[in-house]
This record gives sequence, structure tokens and C-alpha cells, in this order.
Amino acid sequence: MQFAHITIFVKNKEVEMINFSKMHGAGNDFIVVRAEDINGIDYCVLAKKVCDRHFGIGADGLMVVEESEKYDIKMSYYNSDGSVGEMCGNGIRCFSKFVYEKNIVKKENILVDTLAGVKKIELTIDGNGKVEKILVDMGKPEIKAKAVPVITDKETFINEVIKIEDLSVKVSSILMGVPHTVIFVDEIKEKEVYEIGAKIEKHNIYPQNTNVNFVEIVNRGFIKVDTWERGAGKTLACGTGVCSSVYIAYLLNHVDKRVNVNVPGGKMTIYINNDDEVFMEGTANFICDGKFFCKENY
Ligand SMILES: N[C@H](CCC[C@H](N)C(=O)O)C(=O)O
Repeated sequence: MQFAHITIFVKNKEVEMINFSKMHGAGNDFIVVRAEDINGIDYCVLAKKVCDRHFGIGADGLMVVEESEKYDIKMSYYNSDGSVGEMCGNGIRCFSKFVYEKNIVKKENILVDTLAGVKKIELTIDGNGKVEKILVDMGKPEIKAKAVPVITDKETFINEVIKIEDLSVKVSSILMGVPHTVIFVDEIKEKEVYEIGAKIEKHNIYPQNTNVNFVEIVNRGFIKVDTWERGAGKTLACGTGVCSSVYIAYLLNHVDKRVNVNVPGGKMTIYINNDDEVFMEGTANFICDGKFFCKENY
């Protein structure tokens, strides 16, 4: 696959290269750039190019740091296939660490605007002034089928059976900023995450597609999750997916209100408060800073 030149102009000056940071949250990896460095370019096109793991930098998604009139800052998120993700749980932890440590928003409590609404972030800073962990108020998920959205005549889509070729799969779908479908299994099998995940992602009952989470309940305070992501495929973690998995497991009385979650790339802790709001606590890591050469021909 050959990519043509990517030409970027900022204030009529052609951009030779873009500064970026590579980060990850539980192994879900991202490229972070600042809008002021790339104003005017089609972010979906840029995401596809820079996220490519052979012809680009390589990542599950691209995050763009943008000004916000109403809140501290705005996060725009794009999956590696170039599609827009209204929210990204692992991404917003990395984003918050980025804006704090790069002195863009030097506050321990940050309001981040996203296409899925504003998110409240609480940073824990270590003795070296670095962000040690991040608590995200993910808000209250929407369980009405029409909000996810799911094409069905049912009010909600919890514990419903769908057909995948000759397979019948019991699923539950909610909106956690982005559409999520959860499948409870006795044991997570990576082959099923790839094969069944890919088919459910684009199942015709999901007009905006869906992320697909495979969940193993270990006990009422500990689960394992493996996710096939909408617009990115199999990832090592999915923050909104982990929150969706815990919330549905709680709805079905499989877990309590505080759950530790292991994912292939790391771990998170999820809390549900008395108002059904979901909180996600986890870490975020810088991998490297770099310069993306725009004019190189891939
Ligand atoms: N693929 C998702 C967005 C990224 C979600 C995931 N990376 C997370 O940590 O929540 C979607 O388009 O619905």
C-alpha cells in the first residue's frame, strides 16, 4: 500500500514535519498531536497514515489536542482506520497526562471536552511532578437500545441472542460514549475475539457498528476483558469497553460496585457510584516524542 504525499499548510507555510508523542494506556497505544501544529488538515486522513504500523508511526488511534471555549481543553479522537471515536477511555488518561506534563493545562482536576460530552479528570501527581494515575468520571452509560444504537423493537438490548452465521451469541449492548457489546464467556479465547468480534462489529443491527468485549468473570471483584475495537480491530485494552463490561456485569449481578479488571495489556479499576456513574482509574505512559515527516512518500 503506497501513501501519497501528505501536504500540510499552517498559515500558508507548508509543514515539513509534525511533533508528536507516542503514548499507551494498558497497551492501547496512541499518537498525540496539537491542533495548532496541523490546523486545517483532515484528521481522519492523518490518523490513517500515522497509525499505520508499517508505513506510519503505528498506533490504535490518534488524539488531537484542541482549544475549548467552555472547558479546559478538547480531545478529538480518531481510530486507526480513520473513523471518528466520540470517546476513548484509555486515550483520555493518556491525553490528560500529556496536557499536564506538557504544561498545556497545569491542573490536577481537568475538564476535557469530547464528542461524548465533557469528562471530569482527577490526576494523582508523584513526587517528581509526573502523573502517577488518572481517575476519569466516564459518566452514566445509556442502556436504551435506541441510544446505542441497536436496530430492535426492544427497549434495551441486554442478554439478547443474535445470529452470527451458524452461531447464536448472547450479547448485551450499551452506549459508554461509544457503542459497546459485551459477551460473557467461561474462558476468553483470542481466536473468538478476532473471528466473532470482527463479525459483530459490523453486524447489521448496529447502524454505527460496535466495539465487542469478551468478558470472563473471575469473582465479584475481578474480571478479565479482551476487546475487538470498532475502527481499530483487536487491541490490548479498551477503556470504554472495560467500563461497559463492568457496568453490564453489575446490572446482571455478576459483580459488586468496585471491580479490578485485567486486560491483555495491563489493568484498571472500575467503580460505580450510587448514581450509576462509572469511574475508571488507571495509568498512562509516554513511549516517545518524535517528528512525523509529512513530505516523505511512503
Ligand atoms: N474504537 C472506539 C474508540 C476508542 C475506544 C477505546 N480505545 C477506549 O479506550 O475506550 C470506537 O470507535 O468506538
